[in-house]
Amino acid sequence: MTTTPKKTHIQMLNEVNYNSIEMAPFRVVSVGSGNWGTCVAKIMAENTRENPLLFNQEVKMWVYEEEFEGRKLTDIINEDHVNAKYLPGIKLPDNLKAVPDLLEAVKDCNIIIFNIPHQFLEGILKQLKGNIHPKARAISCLKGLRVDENDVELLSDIITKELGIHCGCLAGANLAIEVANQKFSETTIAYPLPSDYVAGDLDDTVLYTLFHRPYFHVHIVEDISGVSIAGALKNIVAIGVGFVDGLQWGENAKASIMRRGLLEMIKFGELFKPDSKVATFCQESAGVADLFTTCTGGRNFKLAYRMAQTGKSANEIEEEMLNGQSAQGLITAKEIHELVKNRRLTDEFPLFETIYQILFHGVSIGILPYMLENKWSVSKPNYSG
Ligand SMILES: NC(=O)C1=CN([C@@H]2O[C@H](COP(=O)(O)OP(=O)(O)OC[C@H]3O[C@@H](n4cnc5c(N)ncnc54)[C@H](O)[C@@H]3O)[C@@H](O)[C@H]2O)C=CC1
Ligand SMILES: O=C(CO)COP(=O)(O)O
Repeated sequence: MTTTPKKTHIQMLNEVNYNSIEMAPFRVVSVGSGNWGTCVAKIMAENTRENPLLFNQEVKMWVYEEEFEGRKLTDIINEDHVNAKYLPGIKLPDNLKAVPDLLEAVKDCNIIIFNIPHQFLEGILKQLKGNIHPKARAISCLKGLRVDENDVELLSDIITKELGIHCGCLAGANLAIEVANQKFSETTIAYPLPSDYVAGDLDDTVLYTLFHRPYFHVHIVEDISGVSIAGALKNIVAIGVGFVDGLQWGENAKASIMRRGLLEMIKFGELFKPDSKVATFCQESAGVADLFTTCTGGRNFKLAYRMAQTGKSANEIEEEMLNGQSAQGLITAKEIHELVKNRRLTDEFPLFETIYQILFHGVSIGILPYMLENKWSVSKPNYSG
């Protein structure tokens, strides 16, 4: 039996007849309005305004409604054009519209950008099921994975499974406050074209036009597994780097944790998503660059630094320091621990496992060098305390 070879990305793009564009002007919604959610929505609103033939100018942003300083957050965003709680001090374009009702926000939108802390994804997808544009396409900007006892799923795959829409992902070395202040950075978008791709559909050109700015450079790839895994796991590594920096062990120690972390990220890809490419981890912004930036200036790093300096718990510091924002590495460390324990793979991930033990079982940060010497295994409790 002969099978038709799958067309490459480039072949499909070359066949597009741009005279038969069906989906433009695209209508864009951001599901999420936190620190990064608001920043990405701002970028998209800047670009939709400059490209009125391709996009409806208004970008909607679903806001989990709350009161801030006596006013509704949506009112603050729509009247003052600033997200005073999650991205203070940054002027937002007036074509960015905050919407408190999730279904109202996504109504008629054929590009849905997901950008929320990953613990809230499941609840949001339940509400969206059956209530979105049937031909919508999606991009996930979340940095996380869904892990059950024995396996791991990409969040973009969960979105596809729950909503029946194709979904790519965006990740990179992108501290929100720097991007919001239009300081230069790069990002990676993984968007393999869907099998039901039609002319005029969301493609590399549309994605580039929606996200690229002079200060925010976009590189589009196909390796959705590599981009997703790197984005999720570097948050755990950043906690390790925060620990050793908090104890002032110096630059060499931080570099060691990053090196070991990168190896474990790649190993995780090999074992759980063999289609992930080592090149993505080593060459893309979503790989080593994001690892570096999160390990030097991210919330996960800062939280762990403060834990090491004060001896307080992760939850205490998150509450004190982050004002409603979330350090995803805490959740991801726990999720990965459960998975690798159930799969009897703990020994393959000594750094991730040690960070988990420090975070949740009071193990001393001093254990880390033993782990680096491979003298420690999780079954030896005598190094704790
Ligand atoms: N902040 C950053 O610099 C970057 C973050 N990311 C990733 O982007 C994703 C989104 O992060 P941020 O926008 O920074 O979020 P954030 O950390 O600012 O989280 C706060 C958001 O969660 C919402 N929220 C609180 N309770 C909720 C609930 N019960 N249901 C739904 N939403 C609720 C809040 O309204 C707020 O919008 C995460 O996966 C993060 O790892 C990626 C790149 C940079
Ligand atoms: O992903 C990030 C930068 O690319 C942000 O990391 P934090 O969530 O640790 O702040």
